[in-house]
Amino acid sequence: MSQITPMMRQYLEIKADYPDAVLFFRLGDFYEMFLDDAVKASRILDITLTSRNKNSDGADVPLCGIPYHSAGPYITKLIEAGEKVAICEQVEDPKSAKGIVRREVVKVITPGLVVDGSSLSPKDNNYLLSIHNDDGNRWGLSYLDLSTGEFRLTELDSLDAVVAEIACVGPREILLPSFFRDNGKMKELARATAGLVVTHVEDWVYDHEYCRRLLAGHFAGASPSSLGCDGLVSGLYAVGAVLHYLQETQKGKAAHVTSIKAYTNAEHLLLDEATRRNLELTATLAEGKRKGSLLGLMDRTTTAMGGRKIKQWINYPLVTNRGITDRQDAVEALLQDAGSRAEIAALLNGVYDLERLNGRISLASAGAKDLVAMKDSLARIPAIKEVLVAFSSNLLAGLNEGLNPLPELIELIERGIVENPPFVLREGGIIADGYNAELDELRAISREGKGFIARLEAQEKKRTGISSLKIRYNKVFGYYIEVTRTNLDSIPADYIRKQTLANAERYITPELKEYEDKVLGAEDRIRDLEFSLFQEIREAAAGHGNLIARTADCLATVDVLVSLAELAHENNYCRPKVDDGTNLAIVDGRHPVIEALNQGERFVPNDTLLDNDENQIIVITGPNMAGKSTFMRQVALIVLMAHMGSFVPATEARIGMVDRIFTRVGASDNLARGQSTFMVEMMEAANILRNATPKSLVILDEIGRGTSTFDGVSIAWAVAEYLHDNGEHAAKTLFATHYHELTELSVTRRRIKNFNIAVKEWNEQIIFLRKIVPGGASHSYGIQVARLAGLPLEVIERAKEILVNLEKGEYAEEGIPRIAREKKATVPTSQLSLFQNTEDLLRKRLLSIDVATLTPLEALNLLDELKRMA
Ligand SMILES: Nc1ncnc2c1ncn2[C@@H]1O[C@H](COP(=O)(O)OP(=O)(O)OP(=O)(O)O)[C@@H](O)[C@H]1O
Repeated sequence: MSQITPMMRQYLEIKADYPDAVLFFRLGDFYEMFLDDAVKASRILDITLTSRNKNSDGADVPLCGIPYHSAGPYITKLIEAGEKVAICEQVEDPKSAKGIVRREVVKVITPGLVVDGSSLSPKDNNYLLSIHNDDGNRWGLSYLDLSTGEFRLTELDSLDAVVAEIACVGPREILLPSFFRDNGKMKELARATAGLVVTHVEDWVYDHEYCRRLLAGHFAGASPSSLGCDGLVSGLYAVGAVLHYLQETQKGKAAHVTSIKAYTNAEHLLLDEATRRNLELTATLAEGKRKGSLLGLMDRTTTAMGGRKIKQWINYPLVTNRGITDRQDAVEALLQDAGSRAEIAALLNGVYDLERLNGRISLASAGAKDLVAMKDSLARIPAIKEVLVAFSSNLLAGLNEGLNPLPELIELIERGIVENPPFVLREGGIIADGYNAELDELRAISREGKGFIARLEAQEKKRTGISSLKIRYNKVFGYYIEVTRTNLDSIPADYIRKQTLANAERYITPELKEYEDKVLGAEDRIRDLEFSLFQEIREAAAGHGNLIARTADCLATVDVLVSLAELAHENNYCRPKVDDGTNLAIVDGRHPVIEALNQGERFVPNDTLLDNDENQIIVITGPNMAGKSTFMRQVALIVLMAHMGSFVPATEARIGMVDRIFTRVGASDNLARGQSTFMVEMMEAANILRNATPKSLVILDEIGRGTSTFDGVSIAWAVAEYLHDNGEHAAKTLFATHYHELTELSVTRRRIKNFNIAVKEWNEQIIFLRKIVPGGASHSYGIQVARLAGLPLEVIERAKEILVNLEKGEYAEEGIPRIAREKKATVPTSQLSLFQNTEDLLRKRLLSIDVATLTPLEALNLLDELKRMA
């Protein structure tokens, strides 16, 4: 049996409670990691792995460590690698400890509960999300951004909705009940949780009474009904798990999490995961970047809070006329007043991230610089209010009311903290002179003591006649007098020798030590006093947490509204008329992102009319590259922007409220998730047919393309019919296709109309006109587009040949499939043989015809074919 040291025993005991976190074990000035933690951390942090305490059985204890005062960047690195870090401190003074110093984990930092600015992206929230489900259809879902205090909760009625909501929230870490591992739910959620840090919560936590108690405990006695969570079961469990996890990791109260907002799906325009991705709302499809997405275009906000808020507006568009109109009124007012817009933006430029400052203050992790940043930000508010007061818009007036400059807090910080405090909190230099009488006195003693030492040095030089005599200070001896060896003869008798160096001797005197005690004692006391005064000020600031949160939220909203006005101004957008009707009518609509990219081609605007009557389904045909996808996406984006309260890229728009936007666009390869392109396409289509309503907008781009032509046409046809015929699912639909057969749908289905995107043919080339016009397209021009793309000319020529063959009908002849027939093979060796051959072929072809079944159109085509053969 190996000998375990008492320290190692303590380590192992603590570690047992935090099996899934890297334990930072405080030893003096270091955090040490041992065993598996050390192996893992040394790899991630790129620090040296050593070993110690070779046990009696010879086993190594792997070990690595980092200095405690520079732990921040190391923690960030571990969190970014998806690890959790448990910080274990010495919780008693080593000097007074009997035996081994007591140690405790004081906090666990997890990817979903980060509050430190350096590991957070300013314009993105950092969410921890929690899900609960009993075997029924109710799913509880709750999420928290600990850094800002935002806490939300909903209940959903299907797995589809849960997956969509996870995609919308985009959490960093997800809490799931342990029993999900056994009941198959883990598997069902695998797609939605891929890439997230998954933390399993013990099953006993999901107990009604326990969760109610947690809720009441956190929100000071509040009941579920006073928090708007009445009647929720799974929802309450989801919230309970978050609060439980918060308690386990933070070890204290997160007082800035002052409320929880319950919401339902009916409050927002819904976008499923595929739609969100396909429409490139917050990230581009190809690279997942913000730049190039709708968010990248729309975000002109100045503050990080505004940046996060506009992302939320895109993710949760409104569906109430009132809410949308209020935002529009505010944007319009700001649009008309460029001066105020510029003034607000300039003022916001000096506002720091109040939400996150507030979070750090409440969690007692804010430094003195954070408090100064808070004060400087609040100091901007009176001027912002002065600009806002001139506006009569409801929303702006309400926001103005919500902005509180908190003068007493500004005054406290200004009086208490120096203008440019240091980062470190325990070395003094934080509290301003005049704030605290005791501190001022100690500082005077310290200053005086230092002055005394300077005077003493001069006096001793004079007394001994040693001009090189110096009074110095180090941590081991405190103050001492240093005399070089050449002057040893002049040392007075009262000097007490302390240390001998190669060239000098060091002495102390009783007088020197007396003053040293006074100075150093004062400095120690100053450090302690400053820290406790700072804590008092920080606590006072935390006491304003509610008002700061409200003010921050209002500032963020002002920032977003100014940003929307700026966007509308720069791009010449119009204010859409949003109503409870069912029509979508857009005049001269443009694709906001492609238009702004300005790739050399002027963007050609297009009109749109969709309703639940004559124009329910628009089948759009047209050559490749004509602009079908662009057109359909632009309609979806305009509708979404209108629901956000934004102005839209059009000269006029009337938007009847939409409940959901669905898209089935392009090939989204999910091979990594084990599904074929076609399978994904059909799953997305199935989701649309299940969930679309007459108030939905559906975008179908080349549905059925992932399989054989006949299967594809058949599926596309049946989908269109279903959306047309099924009153309950009769959504307004834009349907782009290369299958020209589908244009015939309009013959039998009244609410289906054909449109195409016009092109002009010129010298075997096509010119894209980008205009959508009524009627179906006659050609695909795929080969011309392939030629534009630079396919070798011989491939182009051969493709044309095959196309001609195909257009004549696909039947085999003399053992050669018609499609593969080559001109070369049919080149005659002589006129005669050609003649005979052609006659044979003509005869054969004629004999193969069943005249009785031919339609007039087929007869005409056949005649044309026979003529060509001849
Ligand atoms: N209205 C427009 N004005 C200017 N340029 C446009 C317009 N519409 C589309 N474009 C340009 O044409 C390119 C091709 O458009 P899009 O991808 O929409 O074509 P498509 O018809 O869907 O093609 P395919 O059938 O091959 O998928 C776009 O990337 C864009 O740059």
